[in-house]
Amino acid sequence: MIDRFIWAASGAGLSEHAWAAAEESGAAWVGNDAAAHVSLLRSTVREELAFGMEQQGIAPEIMAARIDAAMDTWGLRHIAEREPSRLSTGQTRRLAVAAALLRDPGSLVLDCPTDGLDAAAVETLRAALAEFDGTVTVYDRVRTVLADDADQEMRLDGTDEDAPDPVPSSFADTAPGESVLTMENVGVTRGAFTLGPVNLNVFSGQVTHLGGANGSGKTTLMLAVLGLLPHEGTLDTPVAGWAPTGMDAAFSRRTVLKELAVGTDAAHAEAALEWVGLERWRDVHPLDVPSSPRRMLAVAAALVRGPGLLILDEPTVGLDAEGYAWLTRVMRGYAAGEYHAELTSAGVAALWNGGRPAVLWSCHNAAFADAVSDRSAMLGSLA
Ligand SMILES: Nc1ncnc2c1ncn2[C@@H]1O[C@H](COP(=O)(O)OP(=O)(O)OP(=O)(O)O)[C@@H](O)[C@H]1O
Repeated sequence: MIDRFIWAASGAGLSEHAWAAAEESGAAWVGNDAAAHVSLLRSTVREELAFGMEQQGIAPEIMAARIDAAMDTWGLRHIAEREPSRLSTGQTRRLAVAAALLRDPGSLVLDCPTDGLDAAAVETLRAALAEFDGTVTVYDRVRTVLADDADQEMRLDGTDEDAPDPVPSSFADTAPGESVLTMENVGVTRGAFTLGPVNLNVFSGQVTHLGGANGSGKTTLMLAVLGLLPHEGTLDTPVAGWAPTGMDAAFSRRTVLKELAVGTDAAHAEAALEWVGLERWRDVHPLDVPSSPRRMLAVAAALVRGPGLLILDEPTVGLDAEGYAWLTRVMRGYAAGEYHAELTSAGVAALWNGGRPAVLWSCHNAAFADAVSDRSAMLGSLA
């Protein structure tokens, strides 16, 4: 059972609060960055699951039985021998939550626990929390299904206010223009994982949602489109702009404006800063910007040069309700050619001059994805 669902807008200190609450109470804690929980001291998922229990001195046969059960519950068995730092986003969170529960803690603090989880994993989490014998506190920036399971829902400042639902009403679909990205029988191999054959077109003027379960290969496919992984089959794409899910490691400059100028110039950076509405953060260090506008920066850095294809990998991670509204406006506006018009009026060149551009993005919030996308393509059904 979840005792409390506590929410706040980005920048209010939610994650700090969650961390401090866990530290004070001695609760097991899984933060919003699940990858930070991977110990890097163990070489397989199975060993990583054992790590916390080893510190507790639990007998090997009890550990083995608990790990076995956890791998089935969390869908980790097929990746049991894989390196824990080489998992998909959702697999990493499954591992982090499963490892925390295996230590059999008396209480649990979870910060944005549904980030990156697919629908099946969210249901697994709900069932695990319903069974958990102890206090559970969940923190988030927006309303998730976990709020429905909580005894009490409150804002971080203590006011009795429900978390905002970030899903807008549906947009009318835009008619497709020509194909901007074409894939025919595309196959990609990444370590032990093989993807494909994938057949997919992404059309000019449209926002195309790439769906699929955790580990189905959405990021892998995006990396192939970007030319960062080799592929088989036919893949025709313009130079694309890309915002990865794990954004912090990608920032390399001391201010937001300078970050936007990486690979381009001040004129483009100014145009993007204004179009996305990040002027307030212009001279701030990217890592000092709260999570929601920091995600906006990552998206802005992907679109700054005006590519024909904008690829956003789980761009809702880190967003608050205002950020969801912002992302909606930016994705719809970008596909409609509004940013290209902005570049034209600023007198600067765009990377792509072939008509309206396209957006390809991934997200596990099906209601939000349906509302803002023109089309959805599910990996696993694209062969
Ligand atoms: N760096 C890596 N090296 C080898 N294999 C990897 C690496 N990263 C991910 N994989 C594996 O590739 C497969 C596809 O992962 P990918 O990240 O593309 O999935 P995804 O659909 O984006 O998942 P999610 O919804 O969890 O983000 C997974 O089985 C994963 O374990």
